[in-house]
Amino acid sequence: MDANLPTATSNCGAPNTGVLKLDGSVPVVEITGLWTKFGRTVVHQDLNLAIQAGEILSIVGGSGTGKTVLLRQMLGLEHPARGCVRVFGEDISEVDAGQLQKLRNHWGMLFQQGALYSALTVFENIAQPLRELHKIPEDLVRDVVLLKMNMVGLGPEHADKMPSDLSGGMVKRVALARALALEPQLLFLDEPTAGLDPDLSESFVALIKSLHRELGLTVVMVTHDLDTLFALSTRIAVLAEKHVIAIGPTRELLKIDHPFIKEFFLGDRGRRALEALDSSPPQPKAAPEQPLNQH
Ligand SMILES: Nc1ncnc2c1ncn2[C@@H]1O[C@H](COP(=O)(O)OP(=O)(O)OP(=O)(O)O)[C@@H](O)[C@H]1O
Repeated sequence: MDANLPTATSNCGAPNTGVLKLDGSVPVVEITGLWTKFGRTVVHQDLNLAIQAGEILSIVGGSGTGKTVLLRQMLGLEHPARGCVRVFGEDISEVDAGQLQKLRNHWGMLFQQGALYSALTVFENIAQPLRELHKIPEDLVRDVVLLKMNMVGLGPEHADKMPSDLSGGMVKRVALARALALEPQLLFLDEPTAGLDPDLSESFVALIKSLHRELGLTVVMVTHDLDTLFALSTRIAVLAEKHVIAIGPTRELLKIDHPFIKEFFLGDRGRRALEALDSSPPQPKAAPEQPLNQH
């Protein structure tokens, strides 16, 4: 294909049905033939990626390889120059505002800095997605917010605090409670442990792991933190040369002879993180072991 490909519209083939497929009968996210261009710069070139229900899929790649842009395309915040992005079976670039809102009700997003509303209390921040639905009675909103706070390890005594009164770890927990407010099937995590010290980071990873298991979530994560990456991922997609060059469980990726993979996984930091993983107690598998795909 020509790298100077003209901008084209979505390429999913079949039109949207208006019915979200939430039963795992199709990949939760399916990206095919995706091209992203900014001016003359091609960021993604014929990129393919399928994310299955129940997995924790992490996207890694060097700086500027387009991980954030890819996440934003899955959220419908940006559209590719060409190619198809389906979420729960629907072409995200073809949905109207109503359908996009319907999709949003089935996913949660944890932004890197938490992105809490600074003028709202902890309670109000977590209540906000519930109130946007305009149909939940206030006493139910209260129960759900307190339940979500409990779920992320925050007692009710924190409900009236302002974001500025919270530690970095608490901000992440509030943001996670808000992302889970509508009981989504799909959770997007952008650098979930960035800015946390090692102890807080470890306890946040343990929280995500237990919520993933208990709630049966599908998780899509972008992280540079190797400890977080190895501790959480059921599969890792490696972005290089403008597309996904390999996807599979950590141990399988290590077998691939590619300069980025060697440097990223088997450099000093990678080796230390893998040793830490090997010395930690085994965890129950959250999703069936997946084979390796190399492209
Ligand atoms: N709105 C935009 N306009 C122009 N260029 C953009 C825009 N958004 C992203 N880019 C470019 O696209 C490329 C991919 O950006 P992106 O932020 O997705 O990379 P990344 O893999 O997340 O990088 P990092 O690991 O450093 O965060 C970069 O070269 C970036 O400068």
